[in-house]
Amino acid sequence: MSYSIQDYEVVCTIGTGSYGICNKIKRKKDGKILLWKELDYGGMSEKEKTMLVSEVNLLRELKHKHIVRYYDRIIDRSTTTLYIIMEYCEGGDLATYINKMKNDGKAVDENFIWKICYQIVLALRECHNRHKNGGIILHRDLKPANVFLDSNMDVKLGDFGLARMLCSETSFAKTFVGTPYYMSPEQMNQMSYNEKSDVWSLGCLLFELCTFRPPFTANKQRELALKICSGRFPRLPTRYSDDLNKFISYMLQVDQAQRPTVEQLAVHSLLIKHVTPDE
Ligand SMILES: CN(C)CCCNS(=O)(=O)c1cccc(Nc2nc(OCC3CCCCC3)c3[nH]cnc3n2)c1
Repeated sequence: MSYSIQDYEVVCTIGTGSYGICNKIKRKKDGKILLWKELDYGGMSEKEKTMLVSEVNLLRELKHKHIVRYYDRIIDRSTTTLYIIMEYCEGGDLATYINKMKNDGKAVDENFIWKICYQIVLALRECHNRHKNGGIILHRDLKPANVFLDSNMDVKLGDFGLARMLCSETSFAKTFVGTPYYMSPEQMNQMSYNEKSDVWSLGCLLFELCTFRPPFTANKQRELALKICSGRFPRLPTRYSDDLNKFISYMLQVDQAQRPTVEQLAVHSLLIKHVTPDE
């Protein structure tokens, strides 16, 4: 059953992403709290609109406990606006969480980091397996701002390619907006983005959860590229175990062949030892 925007009431505006406004909404029929992201497709070519439709259809198929659930899409032709209705994550995003912990002078508990790691690995495995089953993989820009938390502080991986859904020229602009701290060595060498690039980004994200900064930082892109391709980064603060340090180093291997797949991570003894499989 497809709804219209009259079936929802706007609770508040959460913010604006690179694609448009993000509102917290309430479904009138049952009061369910959801969220919609608005995309103005007015400036899009026919090709871009076709791509948008296929990407939204892919979002609809991604059903997993650790992936933000897509509910519906509504097209308002009068304002050339596409509304993508999705699950609202009460805990906000990891970028906000990291900033708060940093400002409060608190360290993130190691058990929470293992849980976040495990749940993102499960979400990525779902995406990568879908790729194997012939589905087009959605471009994942894995970074703290795209990892959300629900009311139990469990992970909901979100914002697949949404930002990229905007017209192609802006995605060009998007690629060069902000410093690509999480860019993998292969991407720095203009090789293709692949599933092992997600593993690299996950390593960077976990490192940042421990230290409140990315493993590789620099003021200039050239310097950053050299650091990333060197693969040298500081050991975690001593409050974190050798297991965690080893596991993150395992993901941050410059040579993709050495770097594990998400499948290998999911069954790795170091991870299983530290999490209670919720599957
Ligand atoms: C970019 N961020 C640092 C801004 C603050 C980010 N946290 S927040 O906005 O305050 C906040 C507080 C409480 C709950 C939620 N829940 C939530 N947020 C989403 O996206 C946030 C949106 C992403 C694009 C930029 C604007 C914000 C969701 N997408 C799918 N489900 C979502 N659930 C968010």
